[in-house]
Amino acid sequence: MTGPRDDGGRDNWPRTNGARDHGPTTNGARERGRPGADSADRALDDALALANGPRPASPAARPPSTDPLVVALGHEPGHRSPATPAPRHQAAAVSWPEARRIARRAGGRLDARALPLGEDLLGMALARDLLALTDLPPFDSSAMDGWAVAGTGPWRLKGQVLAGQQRSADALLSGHAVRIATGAVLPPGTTAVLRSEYGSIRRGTDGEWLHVPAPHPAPRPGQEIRRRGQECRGGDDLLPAGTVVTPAVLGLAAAAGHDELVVTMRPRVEILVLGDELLDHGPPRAGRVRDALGPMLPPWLRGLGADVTSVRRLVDDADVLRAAVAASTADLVVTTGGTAGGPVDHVHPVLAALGARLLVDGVAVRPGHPMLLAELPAGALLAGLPGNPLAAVAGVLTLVAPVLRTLAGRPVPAPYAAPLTADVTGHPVDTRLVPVVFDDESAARPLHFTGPAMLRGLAAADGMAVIPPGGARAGQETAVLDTGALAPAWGSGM
Ligand SMILES: Nc1nc2c(c(=O)[nH]1)N[C@H]1C(S)=C(S)[C@@H](COP(=O)(O)OP(=O)(O)OC[C@H]3O[C@@H](n4cnc5c(N)ncnc54)[C@H](O)[C@@H]3O)O[C@H]1N2
Ligand code: MOO
Repeated sequence: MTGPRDDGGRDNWPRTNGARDHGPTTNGARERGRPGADSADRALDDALALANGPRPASPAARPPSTDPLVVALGHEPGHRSPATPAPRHQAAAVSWPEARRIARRAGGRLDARALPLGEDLLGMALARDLLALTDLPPFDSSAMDGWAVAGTGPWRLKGQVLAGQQRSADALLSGHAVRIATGAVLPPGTTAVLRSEYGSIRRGTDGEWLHVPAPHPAPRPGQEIRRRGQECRGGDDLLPAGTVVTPAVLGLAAAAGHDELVVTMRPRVEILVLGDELLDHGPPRAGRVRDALGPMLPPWLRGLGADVTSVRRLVDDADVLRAAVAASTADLVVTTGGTAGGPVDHVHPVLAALGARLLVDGVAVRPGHPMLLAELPAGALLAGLPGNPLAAVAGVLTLVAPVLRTLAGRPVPAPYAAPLTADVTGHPVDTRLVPVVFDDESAARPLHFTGPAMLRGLAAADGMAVIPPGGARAGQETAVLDTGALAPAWGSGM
């Protein structure tokens, strides 16, 4: 893996073609149950992903007729009969990088607030630089358990200083030592600390004496001493505004003396899952399928810093949808399903009826091309994700993540680039997002089961590779958006 680079600069990403170990063509342990999966299987997945009405490609961009994709489709994927009308969104579809840019600029940063230091802040972004309230370490202290010594030995030993005890007013005189614990304040006059395993004590009639038996060297001046201000001085800028609060940030802020942090509020998100055909329990039956997005989207969006205020399943009814959107007080409404032109696809008509402004209406990306982004009359945003589950995830990566990032005050993260282990068939005109898993050398291995309605590839994936129009070759560096278990939680690559 290499990185970082800006997600807006697709054309600047490196395109190396160096030979690599292409690895196995199946998904191995990460995608079980199909030991015989091969390139024909991949071609079928690709066909499913690409089959839904690609716009005409330039002849040069079309894959050769030997391409397995063409075999699976039975025709050139870029070809459409002139008699077939283009689906509505295709007229206005924007490129994938442009869609991400529009989404990033669609909203403004939410208000900042000072909140108590604690786990509730995880995933929020600092609204101000984090300044040190103190020197760190705050005082000269011992780095080891042992003895604080002054001058050269042997030293007359007397007393002890423990961590947490106040600094003694008595200076350590030259030739004297005091037992000391790690982290304890050094007595004035200390020239070094001798760690306990290097010293030995002899008892004489005149008291206890500390020696350094061979072969240990006498401590050098300053040895094992943590000097005040080594890490920072009071007022130093420890972290810039925009830093996402992680466990380590909580720890540093506490060490530097903070009881609260000024953070940008979490974007409040309401999720509306559309579809009469959706079940919330049990196996699919009687023409109906399980809702895969209701369980998947809330934790994902929380990982991106959102406060998911509600998840509602709505029937396919324009009035119901209109009322739900109009009543929402969320910063971002996310709908799933109903974005295409089917008889019960109500998202476009409802947005029109509400007077919403479409910022993105279709994106040149597979899967997910009917996704949309709109501004509601009161200023909130609405992301309309396609109903096919992997297409909905593409919508999260393309529109929702950049919107949330801006609202939550996070900086543009550094996407990863990784070389592909195998050629990946491209769409002639559109970007493809393809689930990949990183191999032992951090190269991205494309997975199977990547059709728009499938989650099997994604569930085994570390990320989604961004395949430019026309495809990508084995060895080529390709951007990868994190989708792995924990990655979105801290916002990398998204
Ligand atoms: N004439 C055209 N039809 C379609 C096009 C097109 O360009 N022209 N695009 C296809 C593509 S690609 C997609 S993606 C879908 C998008 O459709 P919608 O956003 O309107 O979604 P639905 O029709 O409501 O559902 C599509 C599909 O997904 C299933 N689904 C919906 N919600 C869920 C859920 N929460 N969990 C699991 N599965 C869900 C639904 O049952 C459908 O099978 O349009 C194509 N059609
Ligand atoms: O294939 Mo559709 O591209 O959006 O799921």
